[in-house]
Amino acid sequence: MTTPVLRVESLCKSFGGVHAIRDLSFDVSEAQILGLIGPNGSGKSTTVNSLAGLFPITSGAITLGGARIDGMAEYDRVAHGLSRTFQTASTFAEFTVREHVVLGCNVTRSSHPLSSVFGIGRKAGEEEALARRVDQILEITDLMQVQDHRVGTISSAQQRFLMIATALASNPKVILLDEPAAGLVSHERKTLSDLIKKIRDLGTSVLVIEHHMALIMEVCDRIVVLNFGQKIAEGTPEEIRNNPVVIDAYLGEAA
Ligand SMILES: Nc1ncnc2c1ncn2[C@@H]1O[C@H](COP(=O)(O)OP(=O)(O)OP(=O)(O)O)[C@@H](O)[C@H]1O
Repeated sequence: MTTPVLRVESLCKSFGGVHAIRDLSFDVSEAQILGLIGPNGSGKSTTVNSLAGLFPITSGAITLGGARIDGMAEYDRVAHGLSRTFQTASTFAEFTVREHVVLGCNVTRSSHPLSSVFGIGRKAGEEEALARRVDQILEITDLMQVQDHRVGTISSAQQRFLMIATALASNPKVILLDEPAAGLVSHERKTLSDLIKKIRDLGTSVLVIEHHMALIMEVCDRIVVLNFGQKIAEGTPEEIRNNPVVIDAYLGEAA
């Protein structure tokens, strides 16, 4: 039995009279890639936003590494080990790629947040460890060769990888990837699927929302399927691909 690092229990989220999520439960295990799929409006973004703390949940429990996080503010959840990316690239154009990743590291360190960028208030040894960590992240996200470029000048695909790099910088237990393949072409999707597997192999669990089914089926260890805010199936990619309920609600015959 694998240990759940993230546990979602009986999650409900309503917006006024709209029940966006109803009684949703699932686990993300250590070093596992879990896919969350479903038709438009089925509640995927609401689930991710509930986990990340964008708004209060209506009821249920979210546990990360054994600690309840559903009452915590967004930044506290990041400090506890839950980080995320967004559907559209949200980056700071004037920073260099390296500075951008360094800023993401600050949630887990004790020096002044801008010490690495402006060279103030450094603690012995901390900067060296930080530099090694940033190097590793730039390496696995394929951004090393543009580390000194301004974020506003890199390609849109590189900006999407930078969002993942910045989310990794806080050393999360779980990273939430919200439609990471949006706008990527075939060879960039291959780089992305390699990256997602590397993240898992380095020990961070991944929860990925994605409409690109080939990518989901290739990278995921398990998949949860939503429809009308409820879980309609959970299983391996093979089980999901052949599940008649999922084919009927979402995949169609082509999957
Ligand atoms: N802030 C909000 N206020 C009111 N209703 C909302 C809000 N956010 C989401 N909803 C509703 O909740 C339901 C689930 O939406 P959600 O965006 O989570 O679905 P989704 O699966 O992510 O869809 P998509 O694949 O199109 O991004 C929908 O009926 C949506 O209209």
